[in-house]
Amino acid sequence: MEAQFAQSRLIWAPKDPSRTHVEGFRKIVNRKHGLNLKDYHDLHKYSTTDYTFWQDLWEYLGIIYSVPPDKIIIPGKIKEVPEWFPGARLNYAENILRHNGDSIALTGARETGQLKHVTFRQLRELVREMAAAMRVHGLQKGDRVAAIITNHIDVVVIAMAAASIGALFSSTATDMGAQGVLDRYRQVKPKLIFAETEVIYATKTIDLVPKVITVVKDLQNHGLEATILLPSAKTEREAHIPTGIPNCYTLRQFLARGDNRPLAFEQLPFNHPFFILYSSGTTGVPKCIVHSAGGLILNGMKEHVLSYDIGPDDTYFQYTTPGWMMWNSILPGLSQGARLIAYDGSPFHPSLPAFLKFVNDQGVTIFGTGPRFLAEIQAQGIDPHKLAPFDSLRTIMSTGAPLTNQVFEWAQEAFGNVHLTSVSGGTDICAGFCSACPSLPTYSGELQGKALGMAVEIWDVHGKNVEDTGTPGELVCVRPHPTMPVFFWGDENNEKYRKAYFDMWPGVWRQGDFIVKNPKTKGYIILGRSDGVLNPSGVRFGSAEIYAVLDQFRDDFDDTLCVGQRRPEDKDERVLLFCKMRPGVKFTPELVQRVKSAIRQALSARHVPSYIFEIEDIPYTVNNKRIEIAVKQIVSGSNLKPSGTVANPESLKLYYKFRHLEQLLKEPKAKL
Ligand SMILES: CC(=O)CC(=O)O
Repeated sequence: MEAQFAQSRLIWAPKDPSRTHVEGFRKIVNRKHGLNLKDYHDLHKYSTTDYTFWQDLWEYLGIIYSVPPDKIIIPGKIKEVPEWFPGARLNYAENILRHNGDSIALTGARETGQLKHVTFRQLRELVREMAAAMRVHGLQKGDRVAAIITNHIDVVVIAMAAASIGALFSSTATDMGAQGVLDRYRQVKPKLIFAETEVIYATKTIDLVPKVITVVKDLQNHGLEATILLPSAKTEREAHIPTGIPNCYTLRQFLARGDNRPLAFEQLPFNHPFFILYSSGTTGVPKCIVHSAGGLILNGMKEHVLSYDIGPDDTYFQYTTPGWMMWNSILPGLSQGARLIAYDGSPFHPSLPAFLKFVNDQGVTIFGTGPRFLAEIQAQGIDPHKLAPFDSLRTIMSTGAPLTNQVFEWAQEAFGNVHLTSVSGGTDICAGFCSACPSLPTYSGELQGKALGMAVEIWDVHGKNVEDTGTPGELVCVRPHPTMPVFFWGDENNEKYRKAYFDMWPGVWRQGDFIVKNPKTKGYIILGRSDGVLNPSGVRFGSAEIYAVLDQFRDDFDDTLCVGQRRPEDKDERVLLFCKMRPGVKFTPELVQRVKSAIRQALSARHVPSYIFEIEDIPYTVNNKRIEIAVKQIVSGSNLKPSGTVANPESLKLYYKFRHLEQLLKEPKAKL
């Protein structure tokens, strides 16, 4: 790892850490408990050794409740999942919608340039109207509301209305196929479904009605009571009701059924379930991960205030769809009076410069994006400051995949003095394990630090903590925190839940990420998924280490995928690297040699892939994550049936031929 650590450069440091919320919070904790926590690291230690931290947060963040908790934590029904704040009564939506003024709460933007602003007062009114219609329909606490929906204003209104009643909410993006939607919603059996009818993506108009008909006809056999069709995202005209779907309404018709009652917030236990998210199982039916309302509000507000320093003057724009946990995780920004931007469309249409100008023109202060987007700006040779001054931009947050050293450094340089930070967590916790730390410096290629309250450690295969030795290992979390899922839907004995996280070490959460801490900087580097760890001749390393070296071949490769191959007859694992070429670039033996020598030089001879192949396509999930595990299984001999989570399922077929390498290598020009 030494070579990798040597690349980490200090690229940003806070000008005045004492002005950050997290520093203010540290001082409050010190005063309150007579402690002497000196810095973020001390505060983190306190936050993961004393559960009082969560009570401190509750008070500091001003959680709205009607009944205070009896205690902070007691053991729960699932051994590993405690009950948080027993006795308390509160409501998620009441906490989110605490503002009622005339500043803008939400801006709905589309790639067509359409913009719609909604103030906090208007948002509450929209939620009131929606909740009234839901209650008249008969929606009750514990019922499920689902949506096939774009990232715009309606999805926030629907989710908050459901939360006000104590119903659960689940959303999928509009690009998910009917099977993918059904794999999810057949399990959770929504009473109501809201669906888009016409959307625009990358300038194409897409008619969603045939898919919606397929989905709702099926769900009617699984408890669906009503379908609400949303107006066209293109024309904003009301939808047409197709024939043959009983209990189908346009949005206007559904809202007209409401009885004008005031907005009421059901008072519920902290652990009351709210959002249902889904594992990204690329084969088989996804697991339905249920998060508690209390956990999401408390931890979500923690992230906004302490990790992003968010306040009423902020405009937070996270590029996401409602099918990715980032959508769920940004809503607590509203509780701080910040404006959120909900963007529907492609960031590349009409053009990447136009999208960047949009970020500037909207006065975005915190921009959430990912490594592929940043790398694309670089690849297109765009200098952001030639487009716009980005005067308001304070933080760029990257997530979804590791941000490599090279892109990190480029982005910092290109955007100037912004707090560029890479964070990592996931759907399983709807939060970050390693998060932005505005009071700490940033080193390129590294996550700044562990999120407060998250007892993250790095364990080797024997379950020994190797965090401070600079040795890579499994990211584990050794104490519970409030954003652990409360359960998986339909998982009667919690078997799937236990198997997903606690199979390896009972009572210790294994996230499935392969990670290392740089002992010098105290930053963290995600090296890949631990199931995808490469292990040729007993040397364990992550695919991210290879991708980081390949950044220098950005002009040659559009994308790459690195997996291990081990068939039953093989004694050892070998590493295969697949390269998708940029248009017009040839895959040549000379290029392959350059790649091998770059990897040898940057890492070691033992990291050099055994084989490097050209490939036409790289599989991705609908949430834009490279699919390594399924390809590893395919090239190692398994036959897989892709689920609706795979954005480009056809691409998986390209990899079957590589399981018969001996045969393939006999073919002319195959081996390089
Ligand atoms: C915060 C995250 O961890 C987001 C993701 O990678 O899905």
